[in-house]
Amino acid sequence: MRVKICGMTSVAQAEQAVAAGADAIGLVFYEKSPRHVNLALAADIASACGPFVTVVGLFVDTPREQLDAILRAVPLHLLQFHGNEPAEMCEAYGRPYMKALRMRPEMDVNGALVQYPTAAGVLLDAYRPGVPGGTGETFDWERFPETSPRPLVLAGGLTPDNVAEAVAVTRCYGVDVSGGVESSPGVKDPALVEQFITNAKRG
Ligand SMILES: O=C(O)c1ccccc1NCC(=O)[C@H](O)[C@H](O)COP(=O)(O)O
Repeated sequence: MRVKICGMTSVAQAEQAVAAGADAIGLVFYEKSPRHVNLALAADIASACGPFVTVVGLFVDTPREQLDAILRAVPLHLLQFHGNEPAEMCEAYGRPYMKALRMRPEMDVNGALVQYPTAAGVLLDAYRPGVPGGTGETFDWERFPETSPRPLVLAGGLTPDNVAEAVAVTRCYGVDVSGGVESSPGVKDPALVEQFITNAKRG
């Protein structure tokens, strides 16, 4: 089980998550998020993670020039797209990418998955109208596909208390959490981060 802790806003938070066993950390480049980081801070956090941790950048319909500038400044291993980006746009940067799909009630999940054949993985997240991510809400895990052309990551409302069950029900490749390990938006709670990683890997 791989665990990504998303929405790092300080070097100390990232170092603690890595020490607790996080496989990946997320940096949010969406300005409306309480977890948004600027380029200098993002670069410091990325370089504090060490060579064996995947540093993921999160984008929501980010203009090409802006994303290019971020890539020049911050050593990102994986790009995570949370907007309406089609596969060609996700591929255009020549980096591994993960597409987030928000689980709208009427969405044909299998039909959506095949639209991203070049994705390193696909993240299935909760759907709340007008909120591209970090909702703190779960979706019905029974909708999680049993098989997929690409590795599937589960997100949305995960916490130390529900992550083991979520892993057991979905048999996902990995889990991604933000709000469920925070004491307030953008502030990770070290004890919750550690508990989450332990429970996810045990589940
Ligand atoms: O975390 C955010 O504020 C955010 C804002 C805009 C797009 C994506 C964002 N987060 C993406 C993530 O990978 C979160 O971990 C995922 O949406 C789950 O969030 P949560 O329900 O709070 O665990």
